[in-house]
Amino acid sequence: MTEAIDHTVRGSWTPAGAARSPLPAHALRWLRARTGLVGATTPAAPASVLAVPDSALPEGARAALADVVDESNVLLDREARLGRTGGLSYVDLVRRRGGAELAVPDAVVLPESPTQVQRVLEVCVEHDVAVVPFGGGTSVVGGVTALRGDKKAVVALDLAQLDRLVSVDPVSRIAVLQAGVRAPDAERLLGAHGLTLGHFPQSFERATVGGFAATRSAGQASSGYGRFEDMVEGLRLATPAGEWRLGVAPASAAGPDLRHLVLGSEGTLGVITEVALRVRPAPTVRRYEGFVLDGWERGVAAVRALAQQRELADVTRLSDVDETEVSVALSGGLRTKALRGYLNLRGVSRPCLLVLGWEAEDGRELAWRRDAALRIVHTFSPVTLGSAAGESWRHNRFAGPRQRDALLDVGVCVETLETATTWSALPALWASVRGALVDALTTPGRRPVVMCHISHAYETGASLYFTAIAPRDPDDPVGQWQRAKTAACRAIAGSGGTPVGTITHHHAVGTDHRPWLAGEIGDLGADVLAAVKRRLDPTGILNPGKLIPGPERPDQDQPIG
Ligand SMILES: Cc1cc2nc3c(=O)[nH]c(=O)nc-3n(C[C@H](O)[C@H](O)[C@H](O)COP(=O)(O)OP(=O)(O)OC[C@H]3O[C@@H](n4cnc5c(N)ncnc54)[C@H](O)[C@@H]3O)c2cc1C
Repeated sequence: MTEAIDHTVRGSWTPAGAARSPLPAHALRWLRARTGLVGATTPAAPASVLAVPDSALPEGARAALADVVDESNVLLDREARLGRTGGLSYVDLVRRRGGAELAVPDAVVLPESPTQVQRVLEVCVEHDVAVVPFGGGTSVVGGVTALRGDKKAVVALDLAQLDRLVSVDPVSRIAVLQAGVRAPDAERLLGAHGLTLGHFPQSFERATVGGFAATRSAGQASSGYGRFEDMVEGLRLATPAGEWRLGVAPASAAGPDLRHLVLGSEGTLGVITEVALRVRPAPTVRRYEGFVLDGWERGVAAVRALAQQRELADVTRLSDVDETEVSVALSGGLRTKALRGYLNLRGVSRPCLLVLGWEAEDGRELAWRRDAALRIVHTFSPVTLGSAAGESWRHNRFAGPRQRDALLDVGVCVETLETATTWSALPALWASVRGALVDALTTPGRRPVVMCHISHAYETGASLYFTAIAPRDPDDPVGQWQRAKTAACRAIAGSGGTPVGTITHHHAVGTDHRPWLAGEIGDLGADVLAAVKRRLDPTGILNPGKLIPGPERPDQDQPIG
């Protein structure tokens, strides 16, 4: 059994949680000064005191599932069930710290093959049991919350044992991976063939190939390697209506591309068991560099120029003034002082950090692409920080989440949200979402830090990724964030029926964005999704309460305070 199967009540990242990543003293001092944080210790409740209801899985269903996957792969114990209770959003973490009621699955089922997954679904239809497909469990939108809908019980279908590289076609550069393969294992398995997937989301260390496909994930190097959906050549899907295989050629005019019904379907239409992926030769050279541009507007213009002249670096990431200030403040001590002094000297009053990273098969290719990009960047008068700044970002690129437990321990509310829009709408959307978060999280004695970056750019627009940090409301931590999130979603949804941006660029819909989806795809779009669901999952066992819009809609006029 892999470590993923053994996970118990999860901290924000590793089972060891905060112990692995304490908060440096200078970071705590900065938080106190900047936000009014008191810094009182608010430790998580021990797992032993969390309320876990008895399993409601009927004995007949348990026995039938055990027939398919073996007794040892149907887990009813408290630890296993708690371990698959929700994902990794701030609200999930607060709930697991004893802050609110938990939706605990009645059992965890661990199939070992695509055939077993298919048979598990048949058993669950027969016994009226809901199924929540569970990959790495890193969803931040409620995608793996164990909701049972109108079913008798709900099981978490943990795909951790579907962990094989099925085949590699080096000529076509296609690899088939089982859905439960986690990203680091995918890189290891492909690396043995000199290949890479090039998909590096911040959740890299835990998330799975099936989860990426089910949520249309975007990695940090999406400008170079593409979003995950761009890599998917084919899919194997288990559904209550039977197995469905999609994708036979690199391009096709055989009607609408039905792979795109499965990509982003978030476990509501079927369980992805295998994914055929476009892979690339592993890079042999890398170069990451940092620049500072004076002002967000100038930074945005630089990234737009790179995108529209098709010279984006593989990693292209621009922080706004607040995010840059946080990075500088948290680098600590002399480094902070030296950098502030240097930028002052260069006359930069509103520093915005731009990280560019190139990965290539050889030095000549890298030099050629870098030169072309830098010719563009230099027209925006950057201050060059060199490769130390770029490498420091690369080195720490998966580190942020490890500190969430430590932040929660000192009474912080910390969460992220994201959207995307066109270049022409981007400045206004950035200002309105930022303003909505600041307003919603500001109360007497509490001042939030709201920061943003662009990390996925396209010729026509870009994503905006916000992080909000505020002293936690100890009496209503969940409500505090939900009000802020609603305010931000309203800014994104716009007024008058035309959304200003997408409700999600890569985090997916889950439970959290579900009320907003029909506003983006229209009522007809919502009906089409529901009709597809009825065909593939007629009794509605698959991931109830996620993605597919229900009758409820956000009330635009209702006050949020
Ligand atoms: C700290 C942090 C950083 C993150 N950074 C990024 C980022 O940079 N880019 C990004 O895109 N996302 C990011 N995410 C969000 C998350 O990691 C992605 O949504 C990821 O794609 C989920 O993969 P997973 O294997 O963990 O899926 P899970 O969380 O297990 O599941 C996600 C959804 O997909 C469904 N699902 C999972 N596996 C399958 C399957 N085999 N078949 C059908 N449905 C399935 C689940 O039911 C659920 O609805 C981040 C999350 C965290 C906590």
